[in-house]
Amino acid sequence: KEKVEINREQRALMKAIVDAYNRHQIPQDVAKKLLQDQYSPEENFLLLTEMATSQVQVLVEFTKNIPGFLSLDREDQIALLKGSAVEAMFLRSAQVFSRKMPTGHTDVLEERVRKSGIPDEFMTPMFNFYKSIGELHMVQEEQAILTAITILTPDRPYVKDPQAVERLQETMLDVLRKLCVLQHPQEQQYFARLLGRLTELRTLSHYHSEMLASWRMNDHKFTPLLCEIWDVQ
Ligand SMILES: O=C(c1ccccc1)c1ccc(-c2nc3ccccc3n2[C@H](C(=O)NC2CCCCC2)C2CCCCC2)cc1
Repeated sequence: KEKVEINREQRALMKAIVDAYNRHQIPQDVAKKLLQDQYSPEENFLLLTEMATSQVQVLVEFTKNIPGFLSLDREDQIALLKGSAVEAMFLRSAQVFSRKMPTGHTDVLEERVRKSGIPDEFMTPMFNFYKSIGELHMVQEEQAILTAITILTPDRPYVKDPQAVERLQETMLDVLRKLCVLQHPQEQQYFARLLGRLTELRTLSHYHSEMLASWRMNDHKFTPLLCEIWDVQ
């Protein structure tokens, strides 16, 4: 059995990413809001666009703190952010949903999300994803590094130098692999299961563009930032 250890450089990298991940939290807690009150579909859509808009701003700040990201080609930096924003939103939503809450709160939260006005055909894949993330019981280091790995996906549209992105992503993947072995020694395949969630996440974000199309017919307003990121309007 190989002795797995995180070297000093990897520990520094992990600290930088976790600090950035914790520093750039969503300003107000959407779960608390949803647990407090039942909203109309219009109010929920507004809440969603507000949360998603502030999450994109938070994502940009977090991404700037990923070591090496700012040395990538600037247009590639934009392409990576644009290509990962929806996935990062669902990953963060899954983490919000899977957070330890007092008994019964998760059921109420699930009910509120199910009744929020989002078309039904989208609910099953979305909650399957949320529950599969919850079952992993990720520690915050794993959540932060998994988000960084999602952002540093080399095969996003319009990336000119995928090799440079791949080098950064591989550094993160190596740290995550070691972390998984150290945090979940009993589960041999934990790291593989974690990466499998990223495949599920990409599928979910494909639904998302179709979701937007259906929403567009109902002529909902998006913020300028979301128009940019979500390719709408
Ligand atoms: O399908 C979605 C979508 C989004 C945009 C276009 C098309 C589809 C789409 C996207 C997120 C969620 C979603 N799943 C959640 C799980 C738990 C708690 C809240 C959740 N939300 C939404 C939310 O605010 N998410 C935040 C979380 C922090 C990071 C930014 C996002 C609310 C918004 C109020 C109404 C009910 C859901 C649910 C659905």
